[in-house]
Amino acid sequence: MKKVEIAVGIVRSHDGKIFITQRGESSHLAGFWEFPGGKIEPNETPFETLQREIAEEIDIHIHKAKFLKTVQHQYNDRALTIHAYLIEEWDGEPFAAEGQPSRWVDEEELNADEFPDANRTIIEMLKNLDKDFN
Ligand SMILES: Nc1nc2c([nH]c(=O)n2[C@H]2C[C@H](O)[C@@H](COP(=O)(O)OP(=O)(O)OP(=O)(O)O)O2)c(=O)[nH]1
Ligand SMILES: [Mg+2]
Repeated sequence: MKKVEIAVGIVRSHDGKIFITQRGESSHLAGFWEFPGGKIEPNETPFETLQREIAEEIDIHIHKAKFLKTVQHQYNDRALTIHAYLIEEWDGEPFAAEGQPSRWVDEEELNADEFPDANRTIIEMLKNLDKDFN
């Protein structure tokens, strides 16, 4: 079984909107929405991957990121590990630098059905984070 390990960033604005991108037509899990990010390369820490992928995919520079959670998910053809970070301070304006569809979505309106199965517990955790403060 192929093992894939990735780091992803949940870019959240001060008014509670999250920047998401859509997976390309010919990729694994095509058409699903995702948190920008990608595969950890040899000799990279997950945080280094996060910085690199977020710069490549949405063209922002991370100031501060909070580690949220690591989740494991078994797909048909691969065992996936996701390291998820919350990014609330950055330089630049996020945009889909690789031409993929993207949008800002209200956190309360994040719909787990639009995301790959592996994202379900990350989305739950995000929604619960805010309950602690409200
Ligand atoms: N970036 C990202 N990937 C996710 C999320 N949820 C999820 O299951 N994935 C999966 C889809 C892919 O199998 C893998 C991401 O790796 P990737 O985007 O670099 O991989 P890929 O297979 O599209 O690219 P490649 O091997 O063809 O180069 O993780 C998510 O929220 N963000
Ligand atoms: Mg990617």
